[in-house]
Amino acid sequence: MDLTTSIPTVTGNPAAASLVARVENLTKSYGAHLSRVDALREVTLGIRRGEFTAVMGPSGSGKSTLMHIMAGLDSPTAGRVWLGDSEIGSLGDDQLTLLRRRRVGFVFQAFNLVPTLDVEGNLLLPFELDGRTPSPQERAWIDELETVLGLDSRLSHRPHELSGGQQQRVAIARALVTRPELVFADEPTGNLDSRTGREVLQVLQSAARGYGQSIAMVTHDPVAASFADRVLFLADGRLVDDRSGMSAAEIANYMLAMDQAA
Ligand SMILES: Nc1ncnc2c1ncn2[C@@H]1O[C@H](COP(=O)(O)OP(=O)(O)OP(=O)(O)O)[C@@H](O)[C@H]1O
Repeated sequence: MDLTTSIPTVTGNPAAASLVARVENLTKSYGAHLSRVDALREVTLGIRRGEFTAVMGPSGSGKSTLMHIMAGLDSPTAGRVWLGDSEIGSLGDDQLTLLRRRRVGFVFQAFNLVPTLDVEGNLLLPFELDGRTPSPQERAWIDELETVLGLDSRLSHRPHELSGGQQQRVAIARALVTRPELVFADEPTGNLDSRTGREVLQVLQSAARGYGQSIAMVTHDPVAASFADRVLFLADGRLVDDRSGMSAAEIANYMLAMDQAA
């Protein structure tokens, strides 16, 4: 298996227009001198608009670091990062806050719902944080998400009154309410049993296929990654492969080969 497939650079490439986010020669190091850790080494890649992309790799390969930098939560040591046409490195703190609030959505393993708010309150939170109420079109979209995600009968319930799968569906709906350019999902099924996890992955897959929602998901789980249109493999801080249409078994075998090559 060739783990060193070269990845085409997106610089000056018309295909860059179809990318919702991209990084070029992205390097991230923590610490200095003997304690220095190179979490990412000259990574160049793009996340395609309207696709569900999984980012996989062994523990410590740099998946979370990549996601945090792409989402504007952390800064690169070197290299460039774009969300759409905006180069993140050129934004000030206030602009970065607005970018995170308006242009990206987040789904975490731990759901991260506000425990004192009911489902409806959690779904309206992104608007509240932005200091506004939803427009009629946005209200219609929230209603649609509530229906599609089966939350209609749970709107006045608080998170602790919901199952794990329901809580994650609320978190997904909350990530989608502002129609962000890109949703980042970090091990979104990590706290769920496998059946519930599959339901949640189907929701993410439908958001990409049905609504053209761009999604980037970090996962260890080959079954989770098999729901994605495309899988990016990281190893030791580098992008080592970029595949589409892989089955869970193929992904599991690939990960095994990576472990053996390490
Ligand atoms: N704040 C930090 N300070 C120092 N080292 C860090 C920090 N964050 C990450 N690292 C190191 O960077 C490397 C990549 O970490 P990262 O969390 O991105 O990997 P990962 O692929 O997401 O791992 P996992 O699958 O275990 O979550 C690891 O060696 C990690 O120890």
